[in-house]
Amino acid sequence: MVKQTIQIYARIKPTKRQTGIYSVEEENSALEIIVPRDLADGFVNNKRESYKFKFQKTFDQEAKQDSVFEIIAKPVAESVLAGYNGTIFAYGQTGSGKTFTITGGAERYNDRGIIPRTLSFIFQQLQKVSSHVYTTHISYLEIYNECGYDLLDPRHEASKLEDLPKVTIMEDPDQNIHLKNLSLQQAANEEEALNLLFLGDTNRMIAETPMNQASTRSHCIFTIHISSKEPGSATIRRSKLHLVDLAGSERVAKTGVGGQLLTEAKYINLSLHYLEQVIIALAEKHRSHIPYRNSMMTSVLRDSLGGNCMTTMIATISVDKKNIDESISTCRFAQRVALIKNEAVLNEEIDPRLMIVQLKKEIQTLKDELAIITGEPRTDDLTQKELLKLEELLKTFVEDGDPESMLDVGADMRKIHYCFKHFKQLLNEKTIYDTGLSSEETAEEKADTVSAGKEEMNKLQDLLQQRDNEINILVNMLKKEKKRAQDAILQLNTSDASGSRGTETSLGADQKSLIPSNPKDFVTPEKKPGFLHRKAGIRDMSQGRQEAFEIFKRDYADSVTIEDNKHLLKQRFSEAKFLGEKVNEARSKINQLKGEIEQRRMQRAAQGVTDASVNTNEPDPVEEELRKQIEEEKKCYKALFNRLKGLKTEIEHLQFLLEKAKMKLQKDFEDWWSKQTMSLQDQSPPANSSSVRRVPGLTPLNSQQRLRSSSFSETDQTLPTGESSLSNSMSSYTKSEPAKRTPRSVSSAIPLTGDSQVDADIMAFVKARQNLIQKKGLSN
Ligand SMILES: Nc1ncnc2c1ncn2[C@@H]1O[C@H](COP(=O)(O)OP(=O)(O)OP(=O)(O)O)[C@@H](O)[C@H]1O
Repeated sequence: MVKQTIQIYARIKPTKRQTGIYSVEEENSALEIIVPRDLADGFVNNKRESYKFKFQKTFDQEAKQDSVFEIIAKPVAESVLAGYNGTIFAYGQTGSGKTFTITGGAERYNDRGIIPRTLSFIFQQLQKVSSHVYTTHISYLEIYNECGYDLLDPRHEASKLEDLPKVTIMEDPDQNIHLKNLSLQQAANEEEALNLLFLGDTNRMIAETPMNQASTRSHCIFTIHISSKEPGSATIRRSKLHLVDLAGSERVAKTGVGGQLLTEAKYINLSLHYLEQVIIALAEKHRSHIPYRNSMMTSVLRDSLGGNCMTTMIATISVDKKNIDESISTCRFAQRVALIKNEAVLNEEIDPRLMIVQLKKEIQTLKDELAIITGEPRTDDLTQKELLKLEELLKTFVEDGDPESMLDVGADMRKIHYCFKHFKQLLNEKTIYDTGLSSEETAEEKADTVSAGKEEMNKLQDLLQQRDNEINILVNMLKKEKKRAQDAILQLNTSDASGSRGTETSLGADQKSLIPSNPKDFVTPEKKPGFLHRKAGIRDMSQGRQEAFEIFKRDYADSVTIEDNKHLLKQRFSEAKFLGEKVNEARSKINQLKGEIEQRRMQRAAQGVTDASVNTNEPDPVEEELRKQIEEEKKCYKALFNRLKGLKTEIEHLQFLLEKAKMKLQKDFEDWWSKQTMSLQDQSPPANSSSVRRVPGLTPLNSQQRLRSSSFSETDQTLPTGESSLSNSMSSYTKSEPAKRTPRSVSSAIPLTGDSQVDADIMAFVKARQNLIQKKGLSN
């Protein structure tokens, strides 16, 4: 932006007479007008004899047209070529040399005025510049009686001025002035432009009559419009240079005209009056309203006066004595004009048509480049073949169980959009989604998926807890049994000491429970839940037999191994749970990183479309970093996954071992139990043996009970502890075996005292009782 006050220059019209009314101070750029004594009375200011006015320069009478052009017009023309608006207007009374200065004299070539010289200069400059393309247009407006006429209208010659279409002022919302019916004639060179000047001047003269000199009564604005742009650029610079020849500024009263001429004079003076008002308003500070609209001339020159323009005024002065008052008036007007500040800006605008053409061209270039890279011509829509190929890719991606698998469709936004659309469809159609998900799980081993693993883990933990409970119950029972055994021994000893033998009724309730008629009928009425009852073959195990089983189990050689395995299994479950969580975390992290990469790619692709400086073919450091992170996470995921897999195998194996050991324990127990029963049967003493003590309170066994009965021998009072005894037992064990054997006397896991004499008595009593019962049963 260039801020500048309107530049004012004075030009003195040559005169042959010696006036002596003015002096020019070159140093101070001042013009002094001296009022002659004979004119001083009643004149402008009778108290003063001289008036000093400051100008940028005063061109005295001998000043030539070329120097006027060089100093006044050339700088303005240069600004216009640079893209700024410019105005040069001549103001002065009739015959003071306005037309001569602006257009020039008609007689000599050297008298050419500012317009032809400026045209010549501009076209010379345009020829020198090859970096820009310039277009030049000319318009020539005449304002006469507040009406605008196009001096370049070819109908001028054949029509009266009144019949010609009038140039009217239009204002857009941004308060820019547009002149309707004013033609803009293109001038490709100096000659064409000069022809237009000549045409306009000719048309102006046609309206003149001896009584009505149009040049005196009208304002003329010759405008050179220049537009320039760099080849390939959509930015256009538009500037214009108004070269204005105003009507004579003399006052009507002085002219002494009447009729039509008076009317014209009024109009002319009115418009100059409005021009003066505008200039006064602009010179005042804080004046918000400038009356541009009052006249056509001020409206047209709106930009030139206090607007976006570099404006220069030439005050033409006639120094004849009779014109001294008008000369002073002209100079005063110029002083006011000099106060007006203009702000000239570069008039650049984007040509939307050129912008569209440029963008279309760029799109085509990009399409061509893309076609070269992809080997396929780019169309607006994806082809059927491309769509099918994409769907195949998507299907493979969805069904691929590998969490590392990637969907790569390149940087084609149409394909990326289609993928999103397709995924949305898949999500909406839940069945398809579920199918896709399950197939993914199958490929990766269903059992290895974290959700399945968790479920399995929970089940196993429940089982473990259940078994722990069972163990606790059994331990408690064992303690109870031991206590009862001790109590029974105590009771037996007491009975012995009191001599009460052979009476069943003399035994207390506790003792009765210690001598079961059948292992099934063992003392405690409690039913035990859990492991023992779940296993086939021991569902019907009686409380007594259960207790025997507990004792057997306690001393069982493999029980330590079983316990160790249980403990290990528990540990492995905890580890598996921990690993499962870690695997889940790693998987989530990988998915999150994949999402970030996809997002990044989308962003880059979008940037590539909007920002030409972004090259999407170049590797993206952010994406590289994300890929590295994914690789790390994958390594971690793989390690965890493999560990979890190994752990699962180990857990399954441990479970199998436990199950197997328990089965073996049970079988060994059953075998041992029947072996003990058999042995007890074989060793039963004679019915009347004195060593047998009868246990009171026993009830006869029914046939079924007898079939299931078993016994303890003295030698087998302790439970088997060695592998060999177990394996021996195993070899003779069958589930139905007890039923095949000959029924014998019944006993149970009778706790013995450790005293051989007492124990022998106990056992003799039990066997004797059994014999009696058997005999009795048979006789019955
Ligand atoms: N500097 C000059 N050198 C030589 N002749 C001049 C000069 N200035 C004006 N003249 C002559 O003076 C006469 C009147 O000049 P001009 O027509 O330019 O006045 P004007 O101000 O344009 O008058 P109008 O207002 O009537 O148009 C013309 O014949 C012109 O050639």
